[in-house]
Amino acid sequence: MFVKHGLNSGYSSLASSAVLRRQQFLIRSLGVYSVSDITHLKKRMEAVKCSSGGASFEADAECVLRAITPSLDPKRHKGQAGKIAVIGGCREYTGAPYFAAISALKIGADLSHVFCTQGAATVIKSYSPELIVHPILEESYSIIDVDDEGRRQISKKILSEFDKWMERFDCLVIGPGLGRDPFLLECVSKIMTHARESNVPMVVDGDGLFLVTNSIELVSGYRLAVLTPNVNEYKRLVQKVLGGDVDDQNTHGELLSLSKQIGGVTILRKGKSDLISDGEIVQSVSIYGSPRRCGGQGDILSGSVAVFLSWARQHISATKRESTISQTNPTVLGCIAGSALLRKAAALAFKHKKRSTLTTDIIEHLGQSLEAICPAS
Ligand SMILES: NC(=O)C1=CN([C@@H]2O[C@H](COP(=O)(O)OP(=O)(O)OC[C@H]3O[C@@H](n4cnc5c(N)ncnc54)[C@H](O)[C@@H]3O)[C@@H](O)[C@H]2O)[C@@H](O)CC1
Ligand SMILES: Nc1ncnc2c1ncn2[C@@H]1O[C@H](COP(=O)(O)OP(=O)(O)OP(=O)(O)O)[C@@H](O)[C@H]1O
Ligand SMILES: [Mg+2]
Repeated sequence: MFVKHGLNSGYSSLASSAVLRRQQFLIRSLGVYSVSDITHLKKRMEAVKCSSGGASFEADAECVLRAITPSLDPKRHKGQAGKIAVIGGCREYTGAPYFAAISALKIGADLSHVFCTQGAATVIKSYSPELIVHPILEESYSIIDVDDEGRRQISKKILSEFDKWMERFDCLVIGPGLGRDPFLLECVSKIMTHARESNVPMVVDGDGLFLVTNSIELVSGYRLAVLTPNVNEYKRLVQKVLGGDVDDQNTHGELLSLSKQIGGVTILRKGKSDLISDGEIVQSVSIYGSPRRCGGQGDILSGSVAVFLSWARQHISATKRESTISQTNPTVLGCIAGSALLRKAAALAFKHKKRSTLTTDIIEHLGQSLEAICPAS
């Protein structure tokens, strides 16, 4: 099924009937909900559809992008367009945190930090002088001779180093290229707990999802958290939280249940269409992207969602929830915008590079893709 969308696009009768069938299917799959729940659900969905009309769960992503992207006002100072921190980068992975952090800057954030291990820091710095890199994390292999008390001191030091910066950030991205070392993950759990206590939003991806799947209390009930699972990460999350296998016959209902079960955390399930739910609504982004599945596209997405989520929160507080868009959960708006922009950039990169399209090519098209929707001047 191909669903047309966009501010000015109409819906063909074929698309409308398919969309209606999908809506009826969701309502059937929500058998446990009352009539008032469903009315509320429909109203929330209307809010994201913006002015394009039509009964669809396909988000009007261009409308969301236009609404939340801030203008380049000369009165604004450095930092107001967003300060993002990526927590990731270890012995194996240096590309993933770089992709997430540089994507945030390419979209328009003012500052992008990376918190990683010492070894990864030198490499990440050499990719780009634009990133602010903090070599604070430690993996077990680097503290092999340290006793329990020594490890406690190291963990305390890592936390206090991070705390010095934490409240400056508009959003954290936890997990791209983090690795799965137990000592490192224990320190990151503490960082997440502190960030949550200070109400700092977080996007959890990659190995951050491995951590969260095994310690769901880290995000459970935290409405400023976004999880961005790929196919494997989603499967593990469903098995752990819902206690069964992924049900491909009930994708929307399952995503709603999963998000509800984790206390309304927003989940962006990546795939052929990206599906987004905060436990109340389900939105999809199906804009055509690229057939290339090179590694790193999810990292672009996590960095992008962090920026758009921050902009959505600014938009909502500036408009005092008066517009339809500003009545929507900012985490959902951030996911819609991030997903749509990544897909547009991937399509442009593929047009030029075809089979040799790589993540760095997609990053180079983020600016052009946003410019086509929200011109800088
Ligand atoms: N250039 C880089 O530094 C990149 C690093 N990445 C990082 O790599 C780490 C792991 O991410 P992945 O997306 O690879 O993690 P996944 O858990 O999706 O996959 C890990 C590997 O195991 C395989 N696998 C996992 N579950 C499986 C299953 N049930 N059956 C069969 N095979 C299975 C996958 O095919 C994959 O090759 C993350 O920290 C991520 O951020 C990726 O973001 C890609 C780019
Ligand atoms: N089958 C597909 N068809 C079209 N687009 C897809 C498909 N699968 C994923 N995507 C797009 O690619 C983006 C990244 O998803 P992917 O599943 O590759 O993430 P990932 O495995 O976490 O990536 P990474 O390699 O960065 O860890 C998604 O947001 C989605 O828009
Ligand atoms: Mg990933």
